[in-house]
Amino acid sequence: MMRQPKHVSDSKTEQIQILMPEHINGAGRLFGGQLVEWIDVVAGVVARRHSGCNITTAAIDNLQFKAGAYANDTLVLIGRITHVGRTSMEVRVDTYVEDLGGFRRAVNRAYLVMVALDEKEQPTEVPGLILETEMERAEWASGERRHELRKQRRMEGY
Ligand SMILES: CCCCCCCCCCCCCCCC(=O)SCCNC(=O)CCNC(=O)[C@H](O)C(C)(C)COP(=O)(O)OP(=O)(O)OC[C@H]1O[C@@H](n2cnc3c(N)ncnc32)[C@H](O)[C@@H]1OP(=O)(O)O
Repeated sequence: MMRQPKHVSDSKTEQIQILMPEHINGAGRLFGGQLVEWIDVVAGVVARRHSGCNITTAAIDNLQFKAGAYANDTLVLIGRITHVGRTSMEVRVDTYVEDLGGFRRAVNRAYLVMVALDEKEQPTEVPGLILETEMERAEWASGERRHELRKQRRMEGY
């Protein structure tokens, strides 16, 4: 059954963390594994909101640590859906450190592929995506290329 398409804004998700001592690694910076866990949760919520289904992470396609974050920083994670296939959704998660003046410094960008699952845990069709802005259309076009590239890589056993 064809499902009603949704807007990018319908599933946009924001998570805030204040960095505590338990999030910091031996070098005094935010532990990357902790950040990946938060990123995965944000992407999971975006995918659940878009699909209305349980989801699983199929791939973390790209993960770039751009700058460090430190104890007591305010961390802002923003997840947006960028592309949908038949059963998969690509989610981009941007992470920033927000200073006391509200300025946000980018510390990480990640793209994840989430797959919607039916009650038998099998991949199931997801709603289409309504693109409204130039940025959303540009992300979709690059997402389309990445989707094809991933398929190609899987066929090659990469
Ligand atoms: C103090 C703190 C300490 C912290 C310490 C560190 C912690 C650091 C935490 C890190 C956190 C990490 C993130 C964990 C994330 C989970 O924990 S989620 C649980 C783990 N993930 C799983 O179990 C998924 C396992 N995989 C599967 O179940 C199946 O491969 C899948 C994903 C359901 C796909 O099933 P399939 O039979 O391949 O189905 P198929 O119809 O061929 O493909 C379905 C769709 O998936 C896409 N797809 C399939 N495989 C792939 C792939 N490899 N790539 C991209 N797309 C794919 C296909 O293109 C297709 O898309 P559409 O063309 O339909 O749009």
